[in-house]
Amino acid sequence: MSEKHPIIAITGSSGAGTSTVTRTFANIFRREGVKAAIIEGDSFHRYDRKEMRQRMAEEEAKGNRHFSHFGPEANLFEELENLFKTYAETGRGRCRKYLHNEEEAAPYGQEPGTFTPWEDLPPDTDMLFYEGLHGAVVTDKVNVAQYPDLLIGVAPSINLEWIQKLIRDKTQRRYSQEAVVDTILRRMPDYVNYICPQFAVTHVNFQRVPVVDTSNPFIARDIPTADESVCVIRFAKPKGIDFPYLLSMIDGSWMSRANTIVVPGGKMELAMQLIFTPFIWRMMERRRRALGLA
Ligand SMILES: Nc1ncnc2c1ncn2[C@@H]1O[C@H](COP(=O)(O)OP(=O)(O)OP(=O)(O)O)[C@@H](O)[C@H]1O
Ligand SMILES: O=C(CO)[C@H](O)[C@H](O)COP(=O)(O)O
Repeated sequence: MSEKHPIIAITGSSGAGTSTVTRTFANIFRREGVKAAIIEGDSFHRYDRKEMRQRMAEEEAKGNRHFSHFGPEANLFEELENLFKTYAETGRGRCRKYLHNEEEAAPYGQEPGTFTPWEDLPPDTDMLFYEGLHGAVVTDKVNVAQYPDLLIGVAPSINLEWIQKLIRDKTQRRYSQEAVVDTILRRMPDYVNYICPQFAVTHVNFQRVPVVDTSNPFIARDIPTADESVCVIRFAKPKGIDFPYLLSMIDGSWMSRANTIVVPGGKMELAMQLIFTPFIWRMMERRRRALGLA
C-alpha cells in the first residue's frame, strides 16, 4: 500500500480476460489523465519458450507432468514482489515483455516466445498497473498480495475460461486443440494451489457466467457473447460501496448477496467504469496530498 505510488493489480488465469479488462482501465486512465506504468505478468515467467519446453521435458522424464506456468518454479515471484515493493516505495522499477506471437515479436525484431531486455519503467508515473497470473499470490516465500492498493480478480466460470483460452490460443497464438488441452491439464494442480487462492484475497472479483450451455467447453466454436452471459461482482468489503447508485445506473442489475451485484454481460465494462473511476480519483487525491501538491 502506498499513498505516493499506488498499485492496481488485475489477477486471473490464462484466458480469463485480464488483458481485456486492462483495455477498460486504459480508457479510464486516458479520460482521467492518469499516467500509469502498465506491466504484464507474463514478463515474470522464469524461462523463455525454448527453455520452458526443455524444463517440462526434464520434469516429465522424472515423472512430473505438472510443471507449469502457474506455479512458483516457472515464475520469478520474488522479482515480482520486489518490483511491487520498490514501486510502492520509490515509484521506480524494472520490467520486460514476453512476446507471445509473431505480431507481438515483430516490432522488437525478436523470435516469439522470447523476452525483451529488462528496462526501467517510465519515470514520473502516477501508479503501477499489473495484469496477469499472480497479482495476489501468497506462498511460504512471497507475499505479492500485500502491496496493491486495489486488487481485482477476473475469474469467469471455469467452462467459460477454458472456452476463452481455447479459442484465443488457437486463433491468436496458433496452438492446436490438443496442445491447449494438454496445457490445461498440465496446469491443473498449480491452478488449484496458486491461481484460485488469490480470489480470496482480492478486493473485488468479476466472475462472468454464461447463460448458454457450455457443458462441453472443448467443442465450443464461439465465446458466449455479452448477451449470453451475466457478470457477478463481489466486494470483499462492501462498506462504502454505493450499491443503490450502481443499481440505478446499470440497467438490469440486481443484488444476489449483501456484497454481490449481478449485471448483464454487456454492462460489465460500464460497471467497471462506475466502480473504479471513483477509486482512481481517490488514489490520485491521496497521492497529490502525500506529495504536497494539493
Ligand atoms: N468479457 C468478455 N466477453 C467476451 N470475450 C471475452 C471477454 N473477456 C475476454 N474475452 C475473450 O477471451 C479471450 C482471452 O481474453 P484475454 O486475452 O483478455 O485473457 P488474458 O486473461 O489476458 O489471458 P493471458 O493471460 O493468457 O494472456 C480473448 O479472446 C478475449 O477476447
Ligand atoms: O498466456 C499465458 C499465461 O498467461 C501463456 O500460457 C504463457 O505466457 C506461456 O506462453 P507460451 O506457452 O505460448 O510460450
